[in-house]
Amino acid sequence: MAANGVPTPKSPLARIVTQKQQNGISHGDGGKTVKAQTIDELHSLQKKKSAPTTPLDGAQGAFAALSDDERQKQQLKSISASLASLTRETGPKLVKGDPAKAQPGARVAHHHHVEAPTISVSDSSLKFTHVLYNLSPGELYEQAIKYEKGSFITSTGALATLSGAKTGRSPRDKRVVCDDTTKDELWWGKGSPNIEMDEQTFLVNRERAVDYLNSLDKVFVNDQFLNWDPKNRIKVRIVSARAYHSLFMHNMCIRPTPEELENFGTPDFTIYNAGQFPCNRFTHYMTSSTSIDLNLARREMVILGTQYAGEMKKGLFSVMHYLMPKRQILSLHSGCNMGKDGDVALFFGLSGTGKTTLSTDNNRYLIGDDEHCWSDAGVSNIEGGCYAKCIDLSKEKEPEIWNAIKFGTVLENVVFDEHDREVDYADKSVTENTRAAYPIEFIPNAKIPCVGPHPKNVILLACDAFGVLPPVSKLTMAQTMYHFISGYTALVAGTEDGIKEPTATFSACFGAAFIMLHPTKYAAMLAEKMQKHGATGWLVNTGWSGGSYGYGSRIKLPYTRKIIDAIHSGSLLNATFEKTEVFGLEIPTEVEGVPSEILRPENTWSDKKAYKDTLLKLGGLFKNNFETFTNYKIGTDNKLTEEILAAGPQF
Ligand SMILES: Nc1ncnc2c1ncn2[C@@H]1O[C@H](COP(=O)(O)OP(=O)(O)O)[C@@H](O)[C@H]1O
Ligand SMILES: C=C(OP(=O)(O)O)C(=O)O
Ligand SMILES: [Ca+2]
Ligand SMILES: [Mn+2]
Repeated sequence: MAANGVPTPKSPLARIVTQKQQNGISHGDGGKTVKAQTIDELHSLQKKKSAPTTPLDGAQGAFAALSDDERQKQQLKSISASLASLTRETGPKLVKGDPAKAQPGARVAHHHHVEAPTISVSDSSLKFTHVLYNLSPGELYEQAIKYEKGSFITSTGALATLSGAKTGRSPRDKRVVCDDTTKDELWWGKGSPNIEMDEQTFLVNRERAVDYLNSLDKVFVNDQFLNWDPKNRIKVRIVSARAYHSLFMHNMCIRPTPEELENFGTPDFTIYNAGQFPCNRFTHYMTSSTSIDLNLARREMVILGTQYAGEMKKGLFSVMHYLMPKRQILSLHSGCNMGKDGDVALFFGLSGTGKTTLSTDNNRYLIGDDEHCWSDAGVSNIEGGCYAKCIDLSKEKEPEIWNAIKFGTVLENVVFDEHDREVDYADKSVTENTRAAYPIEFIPNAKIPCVGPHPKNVILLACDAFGVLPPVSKLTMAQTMYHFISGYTALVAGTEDGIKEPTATFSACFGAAFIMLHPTKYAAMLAEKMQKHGATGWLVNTGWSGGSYGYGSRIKLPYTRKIIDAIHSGSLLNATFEKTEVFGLEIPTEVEGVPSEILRPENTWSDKKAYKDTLLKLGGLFKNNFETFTNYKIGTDNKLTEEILAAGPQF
């Protein structure tokens, strides 16, 4: 042994001196050697045990006052119960940790595993499933890169992934269990996103998903929260087969502290994401190989046949659209931010209209980009992360989002250089719907916790590819309700093969795909809250100006930002307004930093007749769409209902 405790080889090689020591500065390692005798020992030095969490005082939670070992066992029991087969009445045998790291033969002797009672013996009851429980981003990166094709680290450190055949949501494949309760409670039929399935069929799909997951060597389990309002927090468990899905939900849901995780107990809602595995078309109600099934009574969701991760985020949003209104809390498909003086703004809008882009504003605190609750206490974000569109993303126009694409961020379906891994955000080879999912704290001025006081401004965003809606208009309460229920936007589907007609989309409450109750229920709550708290409604067109798609161009983002600034500051309230024909919208004659001529759309059209025709055409589309709602009353206020009906286009 040498003096430093490192064993000396029998015939030591002379140390190679590469450089003379100069000025007393050593360029070698100074003779210091590691405290390991073997490579394995050296490797074991690299990772130290995660710091134990602080002991909890008394009966705080389900698992408080338990030993570490007991707590681990309880956790696995709870997960095994989640994954239980309903036909065999057993949960799988589980063991914690990566199967690749398990010592051969050490499985059964492993500390933290649960044996399930073997009621019916089949091969599945003989095997262990490894649980990768709330892994960190680093651990999930390693899992993704080792085991999931299409996973790469980009030049800025994000995890590039592929979502497979589906690169967007599949609303037509969503099913909701219709039982004695939901039959009366939910919105069914024309215009509703809720397509019924029965309990039995749900169980068939659930069994299919659970059997698939249990057949794997390992599954990922995320235990997390929804809703930053502590009184209305929901515990969710996501069981999935891919590190991509686990990291996506790690970023998008609220991340528990180690203490909160120890006391997690039983989840309020569970997702079984078996997206790699299709549903069976011979199953009743299945019209494709994709199925997203929601069972509110069982508090479960099953995903088969799609790996698009946004399905989980928006599936949970649907659940919140059911649970929150029961507590007199309004759930909102909106972005939300807050000024230095505590003035809160909501940004409603369909996909691609600017919720994420405009709520991310370096002059304001970001509360959230997509899903919120408005309770008697104010607003709260449902999520712990943002999900930004990346197509044509530029550092100059959207620096905060650009900079959020770093280590930890999931980048879906983008194209990058095979060598230097620079992402080409203009490339639509995989899809136009490229996305980045990052924890909200990746935005420098995020407000943590993500809650705020009652909103002062309610901004309805529409991307009007017809180019006839004004860039900004001030709305009366009745107009706000009319446009909220209408939920209009018009995007252009194929952007490349020549000029295409814009198609109008009407989606009630700017999120018909996610609402569970009749739209008028949410509208009545919004009216009541806006009236009570004195909020002002605005309609902002982030779409075309100077003509429809193909003739005009999209309103420049810096102009839209100036308009939004004027709404936030209150200065726009003091503008001079003029009323437009057909839609009867109040438009300001001036907005600081915006050329006045663009504020009145007809000024920007060279063909005035084409403008008028297009305006009337859009008015007609609004009228047709609203017919479904004319027989409904908004809240208890008959007067408001009549006003709303009169607040639409008149011609
Ligand atoms: N004037 C504008 N206002 C808002 N967004 C714009 C504008 N012009 C172009 N865009 C682009 O439109 C997209 C809006 O998408 P996003 O904010 O993600 O919508 P949402 O969150 O509502 O789905 C972004 O890619 C943004 O860069
Ligand atoms: C993820 C979505 O949200 P948005 O496009 O509104 O950002 C979606 O609608 O699938
Ligand atoms: Ca968004
Ligand atoms: Mn959204």
